[in-house]
Amino acid sequence: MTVNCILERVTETRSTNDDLLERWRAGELIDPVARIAHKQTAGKGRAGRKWLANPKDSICFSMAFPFNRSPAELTGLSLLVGIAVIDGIAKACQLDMFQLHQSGLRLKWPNDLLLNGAKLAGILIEGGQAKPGDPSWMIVGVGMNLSNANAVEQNLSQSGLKVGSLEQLLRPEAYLPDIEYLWLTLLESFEMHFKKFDQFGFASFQQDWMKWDAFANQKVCISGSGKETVYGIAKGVDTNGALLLEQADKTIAIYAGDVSLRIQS
Ligand SMILES: O=C(O)CCCC[C@@H]1SC[C@@H]2NC(=O)N[C@@H]21
Repeated sequence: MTVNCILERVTETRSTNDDLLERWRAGELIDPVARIAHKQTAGKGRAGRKWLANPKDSICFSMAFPFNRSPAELTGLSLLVGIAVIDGIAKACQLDMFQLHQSGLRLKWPNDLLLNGAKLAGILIEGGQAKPGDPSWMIVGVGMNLSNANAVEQNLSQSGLKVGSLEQLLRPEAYLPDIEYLWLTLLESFEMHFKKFDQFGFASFQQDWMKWDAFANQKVCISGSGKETVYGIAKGVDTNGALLLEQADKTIAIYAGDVSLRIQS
């Protein structure tokens, strides 16, 4: 396994994303860094939510990576991270993509990993470009449930999803990998995918993402941040990672932001 970024392991911190964000804002980031915390005391989720995680049963880490693209060209990044997490899980757990797909692993646009509809992992991406011409430093944070034993149920009440875990995914044949090995394998996958994404953009991952689409051809609604709720049939994503929503007379593209996607009831 080859991981090139700087590795930081801490026992406790408020949020691994905030730690790296502060350094980016202070202009202190020079090389890619990955930071893992045994415990986060103020872990953050998307849309201002908290990310509560039991240290025994979850893995929480962030990676800061400089992209040579402007933030506007990084719209598909959260989707790409989902693909990279699946690839990392496959390698760390020695499962192939077919087995993972059969087990019910899916991606929920724009950035959740679901296991038969329950949330296995969440992704929070922050950062940006200090000034035009600079690299875009993106802080990619991942929280993954390893086991359901002491799962923190508050996360599910906030997101409306049940808690899923890696242990459930692997049961009954396989065992959970060692956390350090899992982390390094995920980082190796991130580095590989980030480099390819930086070079070719999301278009080269579009078809791959669609294979894991949790809501393909289902009636969904999108709501969030004061915007009007929109309804339609989910038709995958475009080459920028925008969700395509088929409506009566047209297909619209929805860009990720503080929006939430739900099955229409
Ligand atoms: O599902 C979500 O809303 C995203 C959750 C992201 C949680 C991770 S845990 C590591 C990193 N540090 C944080 O404060 N949040 C992310």
